[in-house]
Amino acid sequence: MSILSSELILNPDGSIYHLNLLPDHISDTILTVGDPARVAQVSRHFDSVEVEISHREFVTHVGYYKGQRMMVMSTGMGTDNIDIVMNELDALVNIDFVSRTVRPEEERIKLRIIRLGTSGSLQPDIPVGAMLATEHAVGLDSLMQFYPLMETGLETEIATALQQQLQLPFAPYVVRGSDLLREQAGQGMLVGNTLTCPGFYGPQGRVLRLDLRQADYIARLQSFAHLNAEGKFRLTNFEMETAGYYSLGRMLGHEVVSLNAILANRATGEFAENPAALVDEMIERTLQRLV
Ligand SMILES: O=P(O)(O)O[C@H]1O[C@H](CO)[C@@H](O)[C@H]1O
Ligand SMILES: O=c1cc[nH]c(=O)[nH]1
Repeated sequence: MSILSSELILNPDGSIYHLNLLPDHISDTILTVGDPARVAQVSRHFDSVEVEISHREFVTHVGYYKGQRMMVMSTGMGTDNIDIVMNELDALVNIDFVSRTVRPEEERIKLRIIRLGTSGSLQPDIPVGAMLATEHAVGLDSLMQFYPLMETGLETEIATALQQQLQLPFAPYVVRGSDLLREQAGQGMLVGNTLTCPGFYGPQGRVLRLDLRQADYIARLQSFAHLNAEGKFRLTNFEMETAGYYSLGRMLGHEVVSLNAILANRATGEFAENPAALVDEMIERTLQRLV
């Protein structure tokens, strides 16, 4: 069935509505960053950059790294933006823009999406400067209230325990990312479970002028533990996109991993002296692992 022009929105040049990209622009391996300025920080390592497209917070460079076609794009902050990025990237490869129909299953493309993001550690033993690859993401945002995400038994168990122990008035969602991509792109990094928050301040337990509803919110997150057949599950770090990537990646059939440069430590109160250097280190380490 043909998808209506109010649902699959194409610009006059045939590009997709927000990302402004054409199907020909897409590479199978996609690096994503939150900050538009970080796109050039990644693509300066490419052998060549052939396409540069920019619209709102979505800046994309497409080129080659060590002979492999690759693209890097910025997403802005938050899972509401990840809803746009994942749906539009998937449409670019898995929907025929001429007939406006979904490609048959045997023709669908599985993208490899690697988030290169910054993050705050929750635990004293994960210091500023550490690099962490996310195994499970825990979504405290409401994105999955709108999609039929299938969670495993373990994921549901963890989500239920979290809701109870944190006394949350809503159910978080828990979703594991790609083990394959984590082992490749995140090789040598710490492995952790990332809390995706719908905000940088209150939802990450930061107090400037406004108090939190629960004064011991951070302490509850730090001490959350769930014993299961795989071992002990604890929460390691805060950011704002990973659970959106992992859940939409699972539903749309793409491999996704989130890599995090730890800039803040919320247990010790430290922040990185040179955040740009840490981001550079993450970019360089990751690119080397992808070829
Ligand atoms: O550095 P990025 O990739 O933007 O990631 C983190 O930094 C932003 C907040 O400062 C949020 O987007 C969070 O997820
Ligand atoms: O503490 C932090 C640091 C970076 N990004 C976040 O979302 N939180």
